Amino acid sequence: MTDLLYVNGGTPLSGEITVRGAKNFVSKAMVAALLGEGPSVLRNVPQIRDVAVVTGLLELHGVTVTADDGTLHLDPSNVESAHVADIDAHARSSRIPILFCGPLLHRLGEAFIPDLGGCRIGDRPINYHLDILRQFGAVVDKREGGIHIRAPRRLQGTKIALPYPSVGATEQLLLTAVRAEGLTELSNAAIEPEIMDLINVLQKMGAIISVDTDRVIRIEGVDRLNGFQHTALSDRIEAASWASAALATGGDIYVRGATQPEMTAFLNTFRKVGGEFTVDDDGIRFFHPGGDLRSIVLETDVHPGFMTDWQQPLVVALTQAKGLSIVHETVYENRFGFTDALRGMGATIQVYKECLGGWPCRFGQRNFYHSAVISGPTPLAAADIEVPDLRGGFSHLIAALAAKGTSSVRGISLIDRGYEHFMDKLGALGADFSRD
Ligand SMILES: CC(=O)N[C@H]1[C@@H](OP(=O)(O)OP(=O)(O)OC[C@H]2O[C@@H](n3ccc(=O)[nH]c3=O)[C@H](O)[C@@H]2O)O[C@H](CO)[C@@H](O)[C@@H]1O
Ligand SMILES: C=C(OP(=O)(O)O)C(=O)O
Repeated sequence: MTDLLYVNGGTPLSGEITVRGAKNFVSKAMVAALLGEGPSVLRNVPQIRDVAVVTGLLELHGVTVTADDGTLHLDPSNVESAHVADIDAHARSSRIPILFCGPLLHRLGEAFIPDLGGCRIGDRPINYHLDILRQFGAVVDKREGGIHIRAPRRLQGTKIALPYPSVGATEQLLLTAVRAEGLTELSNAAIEPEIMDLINVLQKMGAIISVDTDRVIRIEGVDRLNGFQHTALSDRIEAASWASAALATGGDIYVRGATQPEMTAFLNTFRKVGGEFTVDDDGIRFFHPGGDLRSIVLETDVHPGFMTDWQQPLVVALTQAKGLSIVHETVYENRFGFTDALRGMGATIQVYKECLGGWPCRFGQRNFYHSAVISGPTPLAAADIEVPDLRGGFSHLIAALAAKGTSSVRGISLIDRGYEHFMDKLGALGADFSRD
């Protein structure tokens, strides 16, 4: 089977789908299992490629991982004796390998971390990660194909302020500080719900972590941690992606598993655009109530703001809103490349280097096209599209579903990295497509 999907668009998506645990949490909780002396159990795990990649990396380091219908059993008892070979095979497959640093330094005193993958939506440097590790006392050497890192003695707690509330760097600090000697304080920390759930996991394992309201996290290092049992929080990015698909196609989707508290900023925006939703104990129904959608001014931000990963799917719905919408992307400098394909389908979208519609951000006065102006509504026409990255790819899929005619979408396996069984879900929602 090729990596190509033919999508016959123009039909509203309607029906029910289920989202399971968050991609951006599950992979980190799996790494946390490396810190425990006993086995861990993680529930509500989706079958996505990022989980398979982290499973492969953990197994390489001697962790036994068994999967049973959405439950992972992770046993790290053999990590010390593992023979790590062929780590290069895991290079460029996701961003998670960098988070192995702290746990491996505590267990083995050294590690080789292959070059990272993940979506190409900006430069995505790892300077904050390396600064953090060095401040704990680790020695980092750049090598061909990755970095070698070692801890000449036990890592020491430290005081760090992040230049920007990076999700990954905050997780790096947490996974390192919990077993470092003494106190660690992080200012300007990221506080995304997925990070809070990682803190829940670490606390279950025996860590002592407090989170203040002003983005300050304090950790008292402990000598040993146990395994954990935990049910992953739900994937708010996948939920918002299906919500945007409902809006763009004029449909009605019940997302079982979607939760309100982690989606407040998205739900406010969804309502301002003219979408409607109802929340119950098991999920959220997202629907287009008929009539015109409204244009908006939107800025992506760190939590509790409107998250950047929600931006790309929503932009497709904004092509169907009446008037001029402005979207200012402040998290990544290069996350509008996916709009080229939308323009090719008939959307009117201009991108700008200026910080439009909000506060000046880190990317202003530089060479980054990080603001977009979308003029709508414009009917979308079928086209031949190539998936550029995970969210951009899902956005293209939504555009193809909203467009009249048959589009070909190439490179759809990229979407498997973060959307569980997305083709089954499309089928359940009445989409008309076939795989080549
Ligand atoms: C696997 C995972 O959880 N991915 C998420 C995580 O990515 P990730 O953890 O990579 O994102 P970060 O929050 O670290 O990145 C935010 C910004 O900080 C910059 N930065 C980051 C680290 C660093 O060492 N130096 C640096 O300059 C990045 O280039 C980016 O501009 O959070 C992002 C922001 O919510 C989400 O879009 C991603 O889906
Ligand atoms: C940017 C994303 O993921 P990653 O950090 O894994 O590339 C995403 O999930 O949209």
